[in-house]
Amino acid sequence: MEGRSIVFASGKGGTGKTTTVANIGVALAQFGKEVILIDADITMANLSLILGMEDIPVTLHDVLAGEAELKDAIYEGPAGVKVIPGGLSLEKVKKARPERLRELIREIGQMGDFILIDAPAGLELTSVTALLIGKELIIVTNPEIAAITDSLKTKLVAEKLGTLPLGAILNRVTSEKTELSKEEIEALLEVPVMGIVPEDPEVKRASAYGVPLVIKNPTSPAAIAYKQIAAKLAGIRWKPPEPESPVKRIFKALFGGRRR
Ligand SMILES: Nc1ncnc2c1ncn2[C@@H]1O[C@H](COP(=O)(O)OP(=O)(O)OP(=O)(O)O)[C@@H](O)[C@H]1O
Repeated sequence: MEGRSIVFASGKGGTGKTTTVANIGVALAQFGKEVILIDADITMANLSLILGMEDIPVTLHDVLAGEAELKDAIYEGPAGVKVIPGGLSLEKVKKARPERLRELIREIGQMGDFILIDAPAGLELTSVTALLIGKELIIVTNPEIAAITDSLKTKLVAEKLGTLPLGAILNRVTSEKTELSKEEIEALLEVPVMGIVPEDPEVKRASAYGVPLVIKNPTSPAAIAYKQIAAKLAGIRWKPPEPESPVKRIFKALFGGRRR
């Protein structure tokens, strides 16, 4: 059976799209799903960096340039996710033919339950190509008017291309007064908000270590939000772990978890 192909797109750059794709992908794999992550961000290939996979000989760019086979560009990432990384060298970017992406996705679609595509920001040719290759769209945005306006443009283009908008993920939410509310964003984008990921300093820490947050710090607020979104996508019931009581922690420290 063909897997669900979902494009993660933003509009404005830097909303946290790549971080979101990496963590939701790994969380889906932790829930037992077969996941393939594709870095279609031809010019800013960051997905592999967040996953700690920078040392890779063959990338999507080699395949798009017709210089390598698809199977050679598929790597095993954290929690068993399969990753097709983008190239980091400018030479390879120049040679790549983004229009080949569509054929490739058809092939990749047979390999997993979820194919998550990290699309480039903006509405250049490569971004539009990425929007075309997924059947569904998730918008990753910040709760600010500039980001929402750009997201709306992306959503409209995706709809024209026949890609179904599933909803939006609000990332880096601080609940400051200047931020738009969930309801305002839903009214502007005309899609449901699928999850709210708070601003969380642990995100940057995990990224510096090259370990996805849902593995590095699974109880941090953003990790819990990513897992909740992944559970929703997978149709799984999942409740965040209860925070450990101080008494239990002391017992654990004293008796190694054996409570008498
Ligand atoms: N919830 C969060 N809390 C704190 N920092 C975050 C959060 N999400 C992302 N960031 C940080 O924001 C920065 C941008 O994230 P990321 O690279 O994922 O964005 P992007 O949208 O993929 O960027 P672009 O598409 O422009 O390449 C990174 O430094 C990342 O660590």
